[in-house]
Amino acid sequence: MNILDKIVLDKRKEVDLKKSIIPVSQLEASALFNRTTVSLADALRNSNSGIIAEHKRRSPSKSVINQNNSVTEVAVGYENAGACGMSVLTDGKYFGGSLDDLLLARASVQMPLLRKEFIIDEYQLLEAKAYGADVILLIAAILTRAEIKAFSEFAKQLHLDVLLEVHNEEELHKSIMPSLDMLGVNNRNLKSFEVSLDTSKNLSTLIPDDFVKVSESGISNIEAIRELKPYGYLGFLIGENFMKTDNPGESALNFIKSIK
Ligand SMILES: O=C(O)c1ccccc1NCC(=O)[C@H](O)[C@H](O)COP(=O)(O)O
Repeated sequence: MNILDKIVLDKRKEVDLKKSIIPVSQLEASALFNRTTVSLADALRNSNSGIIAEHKRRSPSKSVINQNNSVTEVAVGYENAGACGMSVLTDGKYFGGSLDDLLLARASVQMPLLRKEFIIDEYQLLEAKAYGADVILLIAAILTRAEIKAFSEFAKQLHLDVLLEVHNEEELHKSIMPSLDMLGVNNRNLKSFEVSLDTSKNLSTLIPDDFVKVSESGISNIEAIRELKPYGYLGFLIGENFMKTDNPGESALNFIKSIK
């Protein structure tokens, strides 16, 4: 069984349990539920750097990355660094994140926040809104076309931006639809965990211009950004490269300064 299958299996149990504990009405009644959201796609269109900086404590590919810096400190550091947006991993079992991380980030910054999660149920979109997200991630590898359509249309009703993630041509063809805002190409092969920017380069011409293109994973230097920009990428999702340092905000600042 590959890692995504394992994560999804656990996620189904987790979501079923949560649905039995916290009713939708409670999520909809939360103080953040009716706030005005901010568009990450717009922020990327208007940015020079396009950096979406991620909060990531650990991962299946790297084990522990950072257990020291608080999410608040990281969020404020990223915003001060000039990041376009922040990705907050909310999966607990595999990434050490939580919805409380999202809530804490929301309380500290104004920039668009992406709930980085393995979404398999509309309930998780309501959670995303209730805990302060502006953007949700949909992963083509774990969803049918019908699910992508239903979840992305529901996200739009909630005024959330949608980032759809693909790993290959087949996933891309299955997923293209007007209710998506951004198309993310994940450079990490989830079977071998190897990363290659060639994945972003090879898929770029197949992504229609209506979508903001985002390259995800394995971006560890400025040269990668210089290589990817000519392929039309406006967004660059970076986690480990910032989080592995003692001061993720300062690392993001130095990175972003050298792009401009
Ligand atoms: O990062 C992993 O090991 C991983 C394994 C299985 C599913 C997803 C995984 N990562 C999620 C992400 O998409 C990355 O955290 C994100 O793109 C940032 O990547 P990086 O800059 O390489 O930390």
